[in-house]
Amino acid sequence: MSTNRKQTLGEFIIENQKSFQYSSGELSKLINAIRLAAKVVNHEVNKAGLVDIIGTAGETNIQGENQQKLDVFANEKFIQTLTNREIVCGIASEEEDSFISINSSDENHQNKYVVLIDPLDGSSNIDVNVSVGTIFSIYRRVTPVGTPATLEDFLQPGNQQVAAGYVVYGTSTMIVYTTGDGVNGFTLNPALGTFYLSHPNMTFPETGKIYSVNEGNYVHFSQGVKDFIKYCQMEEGDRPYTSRYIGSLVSDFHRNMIKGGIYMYPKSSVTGNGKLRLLYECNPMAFIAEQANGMAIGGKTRILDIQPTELHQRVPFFCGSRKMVEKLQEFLEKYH
Ligand SMILES: O=P(O)(O)OC[C@H]1O[C@](O)(COP(=O)(O)O)[C@@H](O)[C@@H]1O
Ligand SMILES: [Mg+2]
Ligand SMILES: [Mg+2]
Repeated sequence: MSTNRKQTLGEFIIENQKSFQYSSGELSKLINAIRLAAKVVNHEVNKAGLVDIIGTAGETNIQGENQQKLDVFANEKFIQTLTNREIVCGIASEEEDSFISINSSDENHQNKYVVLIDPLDGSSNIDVNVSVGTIFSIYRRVTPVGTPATLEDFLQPGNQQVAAGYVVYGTSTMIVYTTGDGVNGFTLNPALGTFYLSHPNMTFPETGKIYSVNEGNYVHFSQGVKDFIKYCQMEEGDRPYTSRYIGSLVSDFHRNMIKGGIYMYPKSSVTGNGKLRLLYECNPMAFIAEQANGMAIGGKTRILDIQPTELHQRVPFFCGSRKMVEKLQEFLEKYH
């Protein structure tokens, strides 16, 4: 490979398969399936507005949210691609009430993995041409191979993830993922339909000057969160920080990982435990954050140590540059 040609995602997957602790090629096939589905969804996202893919689908999901047509499209494409490739024994999705158990056509299938996905993240931004994403989390099953997957396979703490990642459909389309050996980002060359390693070994700067939170909910936040936001806004030292909030978790996280910053979706007096879902939003982003020297907490607890109890449970989420999350923790602890 000539030195200045960037490695493709396909080449990277094969090369790094060897360093993966459970390397049997299955996880590589799984990442490849996600790559394929991401390209199909990207194609549709890029022509949102031209084709009948914007607006609501007329259904609500188990969380009572109006499903957008692109939520439904992305959900179908990821489930289809993963099912057709016969590499997982179960899939859970934001857009599905319960998990889907995948029985392979070959009775002695060895499918060892379950996938949890947020097929389209940042749904409120679809119709207004603002970047959106897809989030995925992968676990080895805990129930015996060859038997149908059970809820137990999905309700594993985040520290058991074997891989996690996201796709950001923005000014360019990227896949960013980890298999527990650092974080790498790949940008799609739309002309060639190929993802290239554009961001090797991504890491959060230790601190930053960006804070991301929906300040419209400020009055409902706990005193600790309010004090931290005021701290970010104070004229002192390297502050005030800049407020940036896209309203798509993937895009806000991606920017903060590159520039340094903190994303917050706190619990509030109106939304109880906040809005973000532990299993297919917070856990995968927390795994990536930690693999990139960042930090992710739910308040007192490390996100990855939370024992899940429900498929669609929500948790408060604070994630980003280590020094900024530690500073927030100081403010939260003042009121515990
Ligand atoms: O509009 P709010 O309340 O600030 O919420 C925005 C947050 O909700 C989300 O859109 C939730 O994700 P979905 O779009 O997948 O439901 C996040 O991407 C985003 O950070
Ligand atoms: Mg989401
Ligand atoms: Mg979603």
